[in-house]
Amino acid sequence: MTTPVLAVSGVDKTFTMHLQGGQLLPVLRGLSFEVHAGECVALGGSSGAGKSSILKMVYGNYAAERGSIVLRTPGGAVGSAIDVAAAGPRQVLVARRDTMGYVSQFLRCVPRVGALQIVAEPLVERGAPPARARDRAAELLTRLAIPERLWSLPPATFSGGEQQRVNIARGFVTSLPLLLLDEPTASLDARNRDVVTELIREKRARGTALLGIFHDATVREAVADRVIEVERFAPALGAAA
Ligand SMILES: Nc1ncnc2c1ncn2[C@@H]1O[C@H](COP(=O)(O)OP(=O)(O)OP(=O)(O)O)[C@@H](O)[C@H]1O
Repeated sequence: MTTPVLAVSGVDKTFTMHLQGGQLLPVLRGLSFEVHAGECVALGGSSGAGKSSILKMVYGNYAAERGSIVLRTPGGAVGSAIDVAAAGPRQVLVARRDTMGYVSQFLRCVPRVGALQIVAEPLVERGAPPARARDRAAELLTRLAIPERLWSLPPATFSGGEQQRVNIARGFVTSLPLLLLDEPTASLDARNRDVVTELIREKRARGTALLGIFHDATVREAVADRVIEVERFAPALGAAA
């Protein structure tokens, strides 16, 4: 068996509700799973089970209170593994630059920057020639049916679906070993949903490890190799190791 790109082991997560007198909300106990190169794993389970929290912990936005979240660059040199659960902010930023991308549900970007530049930016930041980065961005925006007349405009005034497609293009423009997807097709029409399904399959075929939340059952069945039922790690079931 190959070494996983992502190995989550024995992770617990409890939120502290500071506005409710420090009340504790345990969400996950003993969360453990792996994602390998060229595999797409879906996080399943009911609303509030902790799916988004898992993506945010892997991306380093939320802290894990226990356990490890090890990321490895396939084929990388010895020492290319990082435990996000124990890493400092700088190491997390390096891991985001070199190892993992994240398509969040909503586009967050610098105001007054045009859509094409927003999509090309992650490539330019990683040293790609700007002209090549713009070509690649244009290719993705075309596939995702963003009309060329919008490319120079900031997406703040775009429709919800257009913003989501710019967000997807920005997340898919790089070729990082791990890609995290938080409901990438939530506000898309059927045609664009099919394009995103294709983009996910292409990434998988090129060896990217994907971990995502797909509420749309058709999309999930089309892209996911397996589903992790997050409720298995609910505190009440005592799944802790
Ligand atoms: N920052 C936070 N502070 C406090 N509680 C939080 C925070 N983030 C999530 N929670 C709580 O943790 C639980 C899991 O939330 P999460 O968003 O991970 O669930 P989910 O499975 O992604 O749900 P959905 O399918 O509805 O998006 C919820 O009860 C939520 O209220």
